[in-house]
Amino acid sequence: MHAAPTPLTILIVDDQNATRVALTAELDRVGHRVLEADSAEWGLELFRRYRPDVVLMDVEMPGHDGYWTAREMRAAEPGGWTPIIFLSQFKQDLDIWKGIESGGDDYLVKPVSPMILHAKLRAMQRLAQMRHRLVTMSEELRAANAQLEELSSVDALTGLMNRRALDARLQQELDLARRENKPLTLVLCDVDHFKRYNDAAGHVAGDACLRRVAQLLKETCRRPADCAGRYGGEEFALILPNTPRSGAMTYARALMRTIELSAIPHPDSPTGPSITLSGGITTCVPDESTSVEGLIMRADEALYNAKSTGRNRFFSFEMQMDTQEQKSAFGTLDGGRRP
Ligand SMILES: Nc1nc2c(ncn2[C@@H]2O[C@H](COP(=O)(O)OP(=O)(O)OP(=O)(O)O)[C@@H](O)[C@H]2O)c(=O)[nH]1
Repeated sequence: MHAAPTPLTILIVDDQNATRVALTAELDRVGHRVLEADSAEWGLELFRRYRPDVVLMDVEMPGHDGYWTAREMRAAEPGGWTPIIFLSQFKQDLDIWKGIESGGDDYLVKPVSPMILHAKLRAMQRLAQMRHRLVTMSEELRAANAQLEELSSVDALTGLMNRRALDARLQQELDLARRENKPLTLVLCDVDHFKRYNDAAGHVAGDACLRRVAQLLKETCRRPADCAGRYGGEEFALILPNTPRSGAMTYARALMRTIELSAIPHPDSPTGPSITLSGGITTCVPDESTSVEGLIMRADEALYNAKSTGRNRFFSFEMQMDTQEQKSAFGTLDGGRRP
């Protein structure tokens, strides 16, 4: 008889004293550590307390049976897996099926043959080791992916700059504009009623829609210094260096026109049959007190204003203009007295 390669902690749950004594003697002999329980409840308690490597479990016990205990053990180790081998007097197909269904991994018929017992323990140990390697590998993979994502500057869905890169770029442009005393514009825009889009067309179509919007935003960045990025979810940002209020408004008009002409169908928008955007614009010649956070906050407040006043429009606090001028000069654009 070969001993198991490494000593295991094995929990035996069996109300029959004779079975426990025989199994314990055999397992002790080859160096395993044995925990014994004479009832389902005590077995469950020892399982929770000591987290054994393997459980040998009687099927028939007074009170709760082995199937119940196995289900409780599985529930007590979410994400974990302790091999459970059932012990039974009978070897009916139904018994085996019930055992596996309730979370068991194998079946041994009593009286247990020592040779088969050790063989099964080794098999279970091998499985447990493989599973452990797999769990470790997938954790390492998850950590590596998170790190890659962190290091990356590209949004995986749209290919635009991601938020991290946008923040860095905005800081650079802010510093430059401050040094050169030039205006800087930040636009935050958001697809209108995008939840309804997802709900009606599904997430895959929603993703495709975001990719299309991203492409259009990229195309509107004609000047080399302009850049578009995905700020998060269905929100995009545009950084327009050396762009004064009037230029920002012209840009927003062109963007709205591009979106309108592209006529990307929206399956369930109260605004119209096609995708629309709302945007918040902020423009300033930065001084010492201007910060990236401040700019984003201001553009976000302007975006909120555009949303709450009907959507499908761009708004800028700096360009507050009366409604008349807005209507005559810029169609649906809100704000925009030329400086
Ligand atoms: N398909 C898809 N959906 C996304 C993604 N990121 C965010 N969303 C969805 O965008 C929706 C945004 O919903 P809300 O914030 O309620 O905004 P909204 O429905 O566009 O409404 P308004 O902005 O007020 O016009 C949510 O349903 C998000 O699940 C993405 O990467 N892909």
